[in-house]
Amino acid sequence: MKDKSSDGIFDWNVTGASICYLGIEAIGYFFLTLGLELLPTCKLTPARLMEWWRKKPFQGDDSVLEPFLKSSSETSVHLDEDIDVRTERNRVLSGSIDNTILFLRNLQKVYPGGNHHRAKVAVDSLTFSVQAGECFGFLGTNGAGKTTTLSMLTGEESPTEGTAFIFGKDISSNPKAARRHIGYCPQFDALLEYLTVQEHLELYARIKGVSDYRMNDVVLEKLVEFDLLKHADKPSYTLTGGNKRKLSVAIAMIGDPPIVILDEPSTGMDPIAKRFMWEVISRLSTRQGKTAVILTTHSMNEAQALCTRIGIMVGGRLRCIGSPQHLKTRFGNHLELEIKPTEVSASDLENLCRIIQEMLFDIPSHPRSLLNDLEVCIGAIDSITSGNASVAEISLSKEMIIVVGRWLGNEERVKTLISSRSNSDGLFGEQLSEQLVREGGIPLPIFSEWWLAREKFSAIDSFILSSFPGATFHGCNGLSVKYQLPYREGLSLADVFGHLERNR
Ligand SMILES: Nc1ncnc2c1ncn2[C@@H]1O[C@H](COP(=O)(O)OP(=O)(O)OP(=O)(O)O)[C@@H](O)[C@H]1O
Repeated sequence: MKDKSSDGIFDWNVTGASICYLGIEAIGYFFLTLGLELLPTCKLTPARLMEWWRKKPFQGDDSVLEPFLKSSSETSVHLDEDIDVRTERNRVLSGSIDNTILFLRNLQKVYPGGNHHRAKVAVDSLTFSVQAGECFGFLGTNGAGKTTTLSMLTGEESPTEGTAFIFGKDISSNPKAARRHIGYCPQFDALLEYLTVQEHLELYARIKGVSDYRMNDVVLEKLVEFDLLKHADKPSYTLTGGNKRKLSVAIAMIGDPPIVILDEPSTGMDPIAKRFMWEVISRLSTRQGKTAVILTTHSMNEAQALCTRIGIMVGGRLRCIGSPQHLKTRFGNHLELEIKPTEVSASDLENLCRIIQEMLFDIPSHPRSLLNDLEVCIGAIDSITSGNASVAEISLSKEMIIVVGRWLGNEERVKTLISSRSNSDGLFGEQLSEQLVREGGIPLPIFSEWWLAREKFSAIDSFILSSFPGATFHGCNGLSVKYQLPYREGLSLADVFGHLERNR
């Protein structure tokens, strides 16, 4: 264009118009970004804009330092609300919350419905408080609303109704100030693949405002505390699931925030790593008393090990709240008894193998079909007649198992092995059934071990059922067996121990 016309480079029809357009756009987008950052993250409606204008979040924190508490009569209370939940609600709403660093006031979240689904009340009128040094555990099934509650506390989601206060800062009107006190470990590790463990900690320490001269100490302290020192220089994508989880929790705790929110912190960890993590969390909250921890879990064991108070959520509502002991005393209607018998002894096993072997070689008493089976199993008729086949070589077919069961006086027991129905006795019966179908036989020592284990467990079963009427079998994992004993008058824990001890 320059070659063919007399226009200058910055003339309107050369680059002038484009430069002006970009200039206006830059200013426009700057204010749009600013607006989106300051306005509530929920859908903008004229009513919400008006509400936001009234609250004016940019005016500073003073307007929200003293939260206004609704009177309890204004709140939506469910008629079937549990007494402890109601007491907690009334306590929080009446303002008797000394030493409380976080409280929720009728917090509610409704996800709007779409064309194909109805609106979903994920969290319904949640009211409770958490004190410094407390570890509060949320328990509940999938979809109970735990993660949504935490997301509202961390500002990821905005509440539909109600609000929560963190150090007196309202999470709805002043989410940034409220968030400043929180360390958060989300349910799914939010890590950057190519950053190393150390770089993650440094990055988050900087975001949280740790000063340069303390940076190395703070990062090193977390690496040591979470046993991540040997992985410090590994990029996060190479870490195991358990170590990723450790790093996520370490990130949440960096900068020593007074409130730490952990969404299922120990998911995917092996038992040792889990214990280790529990140790770190409890040291932080209950032992040092500095930090309030809020965690969600599916494990009652974890909640019991860590939490000073537990809230159980169902369908978005808090159904009970209290210390683990309080909940057990109020709602426990049974005792759980787990019995672990001694292992099958080598001498018993050897004896049984020998007895079965002798029975098998008692040739005259066998029908012809069984002899054929024996021949196939052991390989040579000579060894059958001489009776000196090694025990390990003998493999029992279906028919032989039935005969052996009859000899040993319990044909019913072996039927569970040979029936095609799935066998879930927990004593590796399922594997044996499969092996029987797959290979046509089970080695004698393995069958004998199963038989003796079943014998032990049957003896325990009849002892428990006759000693504690109303007891129910609650599963067997191959090493131990569980029963539920009815919790009633006249059957205290001491009675159960006494009875077991006398019959040990
Ligand atoms: N963005 C969303 N839009 C619509 N519904 C949602 C959304 N997020 C969650 N829900 C619904 O809200 C309910 C509560 O979900 P939430 O994730 O809080 O449960 P949870 O107790 O944390 O479950 P989990 O133990 O599986 O993590 C569920 O029924 C879920 O389907």
